[in-house]
Amino acid sequence: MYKSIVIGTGPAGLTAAIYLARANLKPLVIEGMQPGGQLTTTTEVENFPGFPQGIMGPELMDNMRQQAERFGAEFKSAWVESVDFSERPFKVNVEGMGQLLAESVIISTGASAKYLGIPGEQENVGRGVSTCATCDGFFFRGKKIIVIGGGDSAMEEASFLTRFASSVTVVHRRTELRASKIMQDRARENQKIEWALDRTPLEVVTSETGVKGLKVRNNETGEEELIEAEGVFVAIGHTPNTGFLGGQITTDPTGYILVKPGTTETNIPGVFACGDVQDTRYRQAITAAGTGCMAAMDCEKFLEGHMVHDWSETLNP
Ligand SMILES: Cc1cc2nc3c(=O)[nH]c(=O)nc-3n(C[C@H](O)[C@H](O)[C@H](O)COP(=O)(O)OP(=O)(O)OC[C@H]3O[C@@H](n4cnc5c(N)ncnc54)[C@H](O)[C@@H]3O)c2cc1C
Repeated sequence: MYKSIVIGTGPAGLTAAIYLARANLKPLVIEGMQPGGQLTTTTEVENFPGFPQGIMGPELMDNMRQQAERFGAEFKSAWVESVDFSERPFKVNVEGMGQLLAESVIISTGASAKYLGIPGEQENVGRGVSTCATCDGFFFRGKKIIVIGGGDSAMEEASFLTRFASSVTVVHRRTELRASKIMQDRARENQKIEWALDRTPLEVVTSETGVKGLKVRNNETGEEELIEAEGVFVAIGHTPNTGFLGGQITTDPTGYILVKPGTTETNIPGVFACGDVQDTRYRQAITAAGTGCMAAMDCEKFLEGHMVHDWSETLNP
């Protein structure tokens, strides 16, 4: 039985853990398959405040973890298979640990960027392949960039990247874009954006110096072409990690958790959500950390006078 279980150890979960631990709530933090979250897959993080020279993603996450541990957060290297939020205490089923009980739960399981699964893609993430223009655009000043995708976020990323790139080529499998008219119009008016529509991406091509371009098939002619670029941004959407909730928490149609505006409260009192798992818009480490702090404070407030277990008998009430 725990006063609070935090699910996920990205910036959101670890910030929540720091705050809960400092409030003496001794949270259990379940790390999942990616301890430290998405930032462990990147190199330099240059936009997290407090690090004027930047910091490596894994180091930043390790610092956050140590900070939470220092105040008494307990960590388990396992993942949550399912939950039962029908009554309190909540039940959290953890792989290899069985069923844990909790007075409150904070969900900070993030959202995973979708990839195409083509050769050269995964092995070059962080070395020319990216899924985050805000994070990595700065590294491609004066260079050619490709953005793959035809939705609103692809248009937004392409427009944003023209601030740095010498040119941005949008590659999309179909002739028609899925993006809203206003986003398309904005992109089409941008002189730095070129279009490679009706092209199927086949392979991210590299040389000794890094990414060289994207091999595509022209769907009309069937011919293969190489579009040259030093950066390839995959902008085909994200999948929020909410499958294990079994539909007990209200989400939008794409699976992102819906929280009461201005808070981290979900539809179930005592269950809170923070970070990318409830954020379709910003998806940054600092916003994840910010909502992690909010979740811990919302959780603390909820637990005041709402405990179902008698903690007076325990050594650490
Ligand atoms: C390559 C890359 C580079 C980036 N660079 C930057 C940058 O420079 N600056 C910036 O601000 N942002 C950057 N971002 C975005 C940033 O990483 C995310 O916005 C941030 O990590 C979101 O934090 P989070 O805590 O919500 O979730 P995540 O970091 O996604 O962490 C999710 C956590 O949940 C756990 N989890 C998932 N499912 C389960 C489960 N069933 N049971 C238990 N645990 C589970 C995972 O193991 C993980 O620990 C980058 C992202 C990527 C992919």
